Amino acid sequence: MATQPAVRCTSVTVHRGDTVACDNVSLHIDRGSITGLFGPSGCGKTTLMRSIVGTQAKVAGSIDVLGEPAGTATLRRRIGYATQSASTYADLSVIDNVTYFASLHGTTDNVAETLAAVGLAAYAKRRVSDLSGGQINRVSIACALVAKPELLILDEPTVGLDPVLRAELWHYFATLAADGTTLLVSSHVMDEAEHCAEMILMRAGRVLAQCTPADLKSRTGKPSIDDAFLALIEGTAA
Ligand SMILES: Nc1ncnc2c1ncn2[C@@H]1O[C@H](COP(=O)(O)OP(=O)(O)OP(=O)(O)O)[C@@H](O)[C@H]1O
Repeated sequence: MATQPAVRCTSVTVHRGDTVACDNVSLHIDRGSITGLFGPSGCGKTTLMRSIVGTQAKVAGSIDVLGEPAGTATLRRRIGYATQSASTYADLSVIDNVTYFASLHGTTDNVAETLAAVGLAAYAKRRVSDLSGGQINRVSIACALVAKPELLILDEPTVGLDPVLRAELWHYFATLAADGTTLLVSSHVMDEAEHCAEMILMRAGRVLAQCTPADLKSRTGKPSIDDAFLALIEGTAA
């Protein structure tokens, strides 16, 4: 029997104000792999992630997460979520922030490893208020990663990072996936799709495609993911 996906969304629709932020979205996210969520600003990526995490109000349709309905209290310990705006305690040090989030999950074993993975080992003792914006974002990512949850949902984690850190972070995500973690990672940098086993392409609240990066390129006859996405939007796919 095939393994159940980590996440299954069926006919998910979310209205936010006058906007249909998610419009009849159906998709699955495989366990132990990286799924990239791509699409232009405002297409509904964050809303979909919030719906999966269980923090979005008024979600129509159904979402199963790790075998339970999205939002079930017992899922809280099994999901790590890093929002676009960093959620950290500015008056605490980097290591105290990450240790605090780790201890909420009952283990502080991975604190040093996680700080190294996000490139903050040298800043461990520094107060978050004395960091740059990009460094603060990385503290927030570390807080989501540190307990090694079964499902990690990361909203644009690489935004504002230099290419070396970006590559290192994707490498770390790959090691997590190899260990069995499921990752849903949003980005609007299409090149980052190359790090993903599967990509979900959204536009105006709808899922345009869910496929591998290689499939998207061959389906559209385009050599780059950027061009393939444009071809898909313009309906010029070969
Ligand atoms: N609180 C809100 N009230 C009303 N409309 C909202 C609200 N939050 C988001 N929206 C609208 O819902 C749509 C989807 O927003 P969402 O944040 O999910 O997009 P996104 O793809 O994550 O964008 P970005 O890449 O810029 O973060 C947008 O049109 C946005 O303007």
